[in-house]
Amino acid sequence: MTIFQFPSDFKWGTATASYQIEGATKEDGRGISIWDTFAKTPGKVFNGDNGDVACDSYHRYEEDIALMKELGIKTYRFSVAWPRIIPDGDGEINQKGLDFYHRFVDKLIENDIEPFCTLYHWDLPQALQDIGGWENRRTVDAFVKYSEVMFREFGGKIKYWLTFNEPWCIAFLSNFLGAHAPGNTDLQVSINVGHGILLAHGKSVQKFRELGVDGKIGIAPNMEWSEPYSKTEADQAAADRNIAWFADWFLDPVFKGTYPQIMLDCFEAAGARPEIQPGDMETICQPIDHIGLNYYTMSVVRSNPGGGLLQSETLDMGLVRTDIGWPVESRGLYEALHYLQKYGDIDIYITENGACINDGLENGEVKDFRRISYLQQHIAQVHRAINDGINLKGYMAWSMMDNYEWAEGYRMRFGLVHVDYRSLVRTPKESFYWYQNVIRNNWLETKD
Ligand SMILES: CCOCCOc1ccc(-c2cn(C[C@@H]3NC[C@@H](O)[C@H]3O)nn2)cc1
Repeated sequence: MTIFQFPSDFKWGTATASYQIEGATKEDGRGISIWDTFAKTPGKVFNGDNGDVACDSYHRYEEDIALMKELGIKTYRFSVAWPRIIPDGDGEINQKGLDFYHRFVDKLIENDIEPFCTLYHWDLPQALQDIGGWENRRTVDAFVKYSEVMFREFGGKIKYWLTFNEPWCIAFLSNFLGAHAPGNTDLQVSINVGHGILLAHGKSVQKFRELGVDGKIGIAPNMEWSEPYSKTEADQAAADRNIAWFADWFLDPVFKGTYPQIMLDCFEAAGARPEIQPGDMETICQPIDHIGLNYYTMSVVRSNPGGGLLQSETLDMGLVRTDIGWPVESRGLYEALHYLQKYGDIDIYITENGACINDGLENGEVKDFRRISYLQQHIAQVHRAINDGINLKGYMAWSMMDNYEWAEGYRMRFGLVHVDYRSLVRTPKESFYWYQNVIRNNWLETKD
């Protein structure tokens, strides 16, 4: 048996997001979001599932926090629903929305759980989408106004902030691939959206510094690590493009003030390019305190001139897959962490890592041993990276509980806690108790 001991101040946690767990979409003045609209558009979401009820965490958050306390987590990553705070995105502040998050954050702190807040986890107020969404600089300014409201209300109480969750999903999955809200399928639109959220990120960080908020702020990219099928230059370049699409396209502007040439060339070949105004890149390139890395899977790719935008194709290497179809390869997390060192010795949190394992309740238990195996492999890679000297400060398992998995609806389950969506009864899974032990010991045991 091998014991992997973690640093005494390592932040073990879990993560969720507002639209995926809260429900209460028409309560206490909440405005409509693009996901309310998208979910109710026929054909967009499996089974027509929507977030109207979800896990009903808007009403059951005390029960959820009691489970977090039992789990023993040190930090809990959640997101704030912008439509609860400013229902039409840019107008009046909704006090009932602020009151909810004060109750919620106070309860976390009362239970010695550090709140880790994501300002934007995809639920854009629909009224802003109606004027062009992130392509319109009025939306950028509205986000800065929303973030200022949050900084003034919660600054000091919340010490860890993220501006945007998974900019690749917001820009490309949602506006080029069309799989998520609002469902556009236009490359130029997706590049415009990406530029808009980077501007919003930079301006929000500037506001955070201007207000002198007692806390730290960063951004949470998702990385699908990629490796070349062969040692040829063409295959390596294909892997480089796949990685840069998720990471460098967003982190180069934030850390270097420039877009990566490898992707500018790629998009140019497809007839699209960022529309940069004077001063934009300086605005985006604001010093940040941490990166939140979301990692699930990796791919092996090879060059294919006819292979679409990235001129590459992904190969099936016969790896075990989770129930959502993603190959399991924890080594990609280790490689991704080393890759991020190009941006300097910045604090990194794993803000999402987890497995879609759809095991159900049997005699009141969920024996999700496949999830335990996934978490064990990935946490071992986390330890390996820390041992290499990488500034890895915490790990937040996705997700605290089963929840609304976007276009997959409720059929895909990522939770450490099972949710019965009819009764809303929560049941800790085997993985909950396994993770509870890792946290309690602050070490990982592997049988070898
Ligand atoms: C048209 C082709 O479309 C194929 C689907 O392509 C993807 C890619 C990536 C994802 C994806 C989902 N997640 C998990 C979430 N991260 C944030 C949190 O809210 C989790 O629910 N990460 N990446 C989904 C779909």
